[in-house]
Amino acid sequence: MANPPATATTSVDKPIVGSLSEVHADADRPLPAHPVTTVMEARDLNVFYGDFHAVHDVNLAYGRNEITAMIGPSGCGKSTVLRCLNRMNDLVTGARVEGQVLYHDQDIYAKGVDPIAVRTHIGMVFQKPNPFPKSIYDNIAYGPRVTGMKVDSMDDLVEEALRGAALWDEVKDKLKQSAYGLSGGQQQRLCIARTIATKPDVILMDEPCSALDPIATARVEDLMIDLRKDYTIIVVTHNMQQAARVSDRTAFFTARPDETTGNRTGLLVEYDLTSKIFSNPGDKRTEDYISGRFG
Ligand SMILES: Nc1ncnc2c1ncn2[C@@H]1O[C@H](COP(=O)(O)OP(=O)(O)OP(=O)(O)O)[C@@H](O)[C@H]1O
Repeated sequence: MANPPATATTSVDKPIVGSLSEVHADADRPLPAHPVTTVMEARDLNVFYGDFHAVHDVNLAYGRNEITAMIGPSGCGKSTVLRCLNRMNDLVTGARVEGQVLYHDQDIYAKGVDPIAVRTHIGMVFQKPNPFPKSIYDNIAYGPRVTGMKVDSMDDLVEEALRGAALWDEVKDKLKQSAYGLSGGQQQRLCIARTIATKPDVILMDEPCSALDPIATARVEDLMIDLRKDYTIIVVTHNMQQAARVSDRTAFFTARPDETTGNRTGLLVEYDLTSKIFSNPGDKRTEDYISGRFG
């Protein structure tokens, strides 16, 4: 798909609170109704924690160089689905995944696939900034070192990653200082720099701004829009304005209680262009949620 370059408009200029239908990110970036190039795809994805059926039959394709937001009420399985996309659920005791997750048409759950290798292609940024207790420089250099990446100049790679995460100018004179000395927003951008240092293809973000103030949030949102040129981004967010501001497409999930057990199983209700989801959703449950009538 020949995407136009990412918009130069910064989200700082956009209202943090406003009419959702006015602020959608794809307004000036017309996209086809369906992704032309799919990078990842969940097929008949079901997830269990022990006997608990947490996510039911999710089918969802993620387009290249697009930002896809996954939204929905608490407990509908957004983070569970996100963690399936780079096999982070392998690390959760009792979690079991059924179905397929295709990455460039290869099932990442197929026999013989190395989850560590998967995570070098599909990186993740977490809710709370989690820099290592190391210098700013070593936070970035760590991933390339442990994965044995061939690097001509580590200094250049560190600079490139920090520039890519719009942090270079703020830290270039203190690269040897502890990452803990940075503000929360800077730490989150450092974590994004750390993720892009290993040159992934896809970046998963789980509520990346929920621990940040509005200014730091706006900077991370600007960064996401900028990174979209080079990466495919999949973001879980509780913040509907954020989904509307940054994402090209939105997937709305909800949770349905089981009639006998009362357990709430997550499911995908609707997936569409963000502008459509926020202005003219196809499902009443989506409309109720985005208009604040439930959730
Ligand atoms: N490690 C776990 N063990 C058991 N159940 C879990 C585990 N992680 C999540 N769950 C359950 O799975 C369901 C989906 O959780 P998940 O965190 O994916 O939802 P979510 O939509 O991301 O929620 P939130 O918006 O509150 O973060 C919930 O009922 C949750 O309690």
